[in-house]
Amino acid sequence: MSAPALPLAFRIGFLPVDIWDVFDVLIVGYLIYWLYRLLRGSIALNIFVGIVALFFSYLAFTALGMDLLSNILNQFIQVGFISLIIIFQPEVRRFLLLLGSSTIKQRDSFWNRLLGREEFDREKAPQTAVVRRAFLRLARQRTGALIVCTQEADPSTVITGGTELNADISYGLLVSIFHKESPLHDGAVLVSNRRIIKASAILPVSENSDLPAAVGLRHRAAVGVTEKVDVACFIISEETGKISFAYGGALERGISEERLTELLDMYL
Ligand SMILES: Nc1ncnc2c1ncn2[C@@H]1O[C@H](COP(=O)(O)OP(=O)(O)OP(=O)(O)O)[C@@H](O)[C@H]1O
Repeated sequence: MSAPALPLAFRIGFLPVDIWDVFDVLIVGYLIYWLYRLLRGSIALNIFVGIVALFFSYLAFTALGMDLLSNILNQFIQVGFISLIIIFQPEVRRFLLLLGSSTIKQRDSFWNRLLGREEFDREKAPQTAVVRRAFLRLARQRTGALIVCTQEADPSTVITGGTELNADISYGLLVSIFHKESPLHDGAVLVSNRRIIKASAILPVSENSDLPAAVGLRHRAAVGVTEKVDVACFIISEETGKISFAYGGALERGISEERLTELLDMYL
């Protein structure tokens, strides 16, 4: 069923424009803007620009009646949607991950508010304080650290190696793991629902070219793991003692103590 005919909004030269055309252009513009934000900094942006160039070349060759060229390009365009999903698999995955996790978080906070579920947070509070104290000590001492926190997601396919601990979180344990003399200090600690699952784990490193050049491997690994799976990552820089936070492929550098508390409350 076609949309009901509405009066013309205006004309551009000979082109009649109605309200549906205006919505059409606004929605497509918004989608392209989000696509650009999602792809910015990754090599997928270059591929995307290449595909757009290919599409416009096809339109131009067809309009000019250059049949052979337009037929060849048409073959590429035919496989369009499926090949786009294959090429942009990491980006599509990241997009769905962010969409899904923000929807779940919104839904959870709605139900928690509705049912007055405050106990869960109160139960979390002592551990948040313990982890916060450990992070601040590590930062003060300029001891490098990398901690991945997961609540729902199972990151075992992307986080490899390490030593299984499966221990309750404690100030002493966290500080000892990252002590420079500790055999477990190299790599990341994985925390799941406020238990230390493993230490010395290896994370996938991000290839995002948008990250500042000064960002080293520890920070890139934090960004990398959050690009692939719904986890949050805290980083303590050995060089500067600053605490940073990565989530959904984005890096927040040098967070304040207040922000640290807020993030631990949300993601620990
Ligand atoms: N893929 C990885 N997975 C887990 N840990 C890693 C990974 N890559 C590096 N690290 C950790 O980061 C340390 C090296 O950090 P590097 O100095 O390169 O990074 P950085 O981001 O500059 O951090 P800093 O500010 O602490 O120096 C390694 O010793 C190791 O413990």
